Amino acid sequence: MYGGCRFYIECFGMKLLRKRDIPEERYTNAFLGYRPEDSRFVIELTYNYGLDQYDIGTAFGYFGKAVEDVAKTVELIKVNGGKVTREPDPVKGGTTVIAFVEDHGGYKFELIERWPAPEPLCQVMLRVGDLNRSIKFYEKAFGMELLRTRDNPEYKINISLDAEP
Ligand SMILES: C[C@@H](O)C(=O)SC[C@H](NC(=O)CC[C@H](N)C(=O)O)C(=O)NCC(=O)O
Ligand SMILES: [Zn+2]
Repeated sequence: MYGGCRFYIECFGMKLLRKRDIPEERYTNAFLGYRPEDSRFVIELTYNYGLDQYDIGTAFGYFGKAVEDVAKTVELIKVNGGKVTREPDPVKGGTTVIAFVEDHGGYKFELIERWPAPEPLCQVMLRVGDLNRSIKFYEKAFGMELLRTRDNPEYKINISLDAEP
């Protein structure tokens, strides 16, 4: 468990906010973030006793993490045993410098060079089969607002961004 936490602490500058061990249910979880979880997005890592491998699947895209210097963070990731799957460079079709990295469990993070960032852990990318149906769901069920869409026909993608109003 601590190995997983160490990556987030050393590479992303997060704090271990709390850990809870539930032996009768055979799991431990750890909450990591930048500020108390009652006001900010946190990552909840769950360790199920004896399980050290998971299939993340292809629908989960990645977490977006705003950083001041993508290249510097990539070096930290390499030093701390993380994996870099796409070196720092402007995003294809755009100008924002991004990189893609993975933690030890294979969870993917897009490092986005955007600073200052009041909420460094800033977005999550989910692949969906029906964009309009999903936009409607997040608007109606979660009260989110469609901020913008980005159509990249040359890359055959359409991205939409929702957020709390
Ligand atoms: C807008 C910015 O936050 C982005 O993240 S776009 C990044 C871009 N995304 C895609 O290409 C999505 C489609 C892809 N087939 C998928 O399912 O992930 C991306 O990953 N660009 C690659 C690059 O090297 O720039
Ligand atoms: Zn993205």
